[in-house]
Amino acid sequence: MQIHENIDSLRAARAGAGRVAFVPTMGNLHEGHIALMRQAREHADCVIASIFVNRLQFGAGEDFDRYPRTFAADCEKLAAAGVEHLFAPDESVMYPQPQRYHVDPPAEQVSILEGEFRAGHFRGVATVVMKLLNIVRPEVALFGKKDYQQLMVLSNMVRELAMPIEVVPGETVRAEDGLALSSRNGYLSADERARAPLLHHLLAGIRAAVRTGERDFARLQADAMARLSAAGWAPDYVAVRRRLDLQPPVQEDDVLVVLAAAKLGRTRLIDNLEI
Ligand SMILES: Nc1ncnc2c1ncn2[C@@H]1O[C@H](COP(=O)(O)OP(=O)(O)OP(=O)(O)O)[C@@H](O)[C@H]1O
Ligand SMILES: CC(C)(CO)[C@@H](O)C(=O)[O-]
Ligand code: BAL
Repeated sequence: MQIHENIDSLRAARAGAGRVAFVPTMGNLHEGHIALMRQAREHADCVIASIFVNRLQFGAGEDFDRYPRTFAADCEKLAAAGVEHLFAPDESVMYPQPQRYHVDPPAEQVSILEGEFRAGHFRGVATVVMKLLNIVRPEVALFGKKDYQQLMVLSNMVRELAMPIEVVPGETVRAEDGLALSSRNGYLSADERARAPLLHHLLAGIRAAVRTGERDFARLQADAMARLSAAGWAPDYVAVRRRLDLQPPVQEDDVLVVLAAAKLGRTRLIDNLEI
């Protein structure tokens, strides 16, 4: 695997690479990331990954400084997965001067779910992903469904701005006990890690109830929030939404997803299940 720390080097490699599939990450790689790399291989001659912990998408008081950085181990995993090129810029390459131009996702996205609790987050994500896509110029870009709203914001950005890129979603990879793999799981103490699958179990319960005809979403959401609180979590939201735009369902035949975010100790976890 070739590692490129600057844009010119990555672009020179990309020029002769044929059809490219791109998987952007923030590093600290786990099986969820590696599944995306393998899936990328099915779409292209060449897989390019990136590792960049993007300051722009972290709010004040969030975990930018302590976000896990495990570059050597990440490189071994990417090489073992057959990734050809890794773009690993530092901040002086991505942001040589304070970023003045931004991509602003629509208000109806930045005001709900993750957007409501992480002001500026999706602006930071959309801006860095636009910049990464302009640098790599892939035919295909892959994003995980674990970050469901991010996948939607970025799919819409690519479509509405007519970028010549196919966005491919990856299924969420989970631990055996149901917990969605996430770099932030590493923050959990042993006791918190043992309790963490509750988030997935509550979502699975809501999915089962809706599948058998339950339509009182407000009650399902409130029950799950109460159970999280009773188990010592601090929930931000549990929400049944339509997949189309993540707004509350209005019609009987809306296709749904249930999403949640909650803090366990200092660690904020998100998860979702398509219904
Ligand atoms: N469990 C998972 N299954 C599938 N894809 C995943 C999983 N976790 C993350 N991804 C995807 O990997 C890409 C890079 O994500 P990122 O580097 O932020 O990892 P993460 O584990 O989600 O970290 P974080 O703790 O910051 O949420 C994103 O497209 C994300 O949706
Ligand atoms: C897409 C992304 C790499 C942009 O920094 C990040 O939000 C992530 O890892 O999901
Ligand atoms: N959504 C993945 C990156 C982040 O939480 O900032």
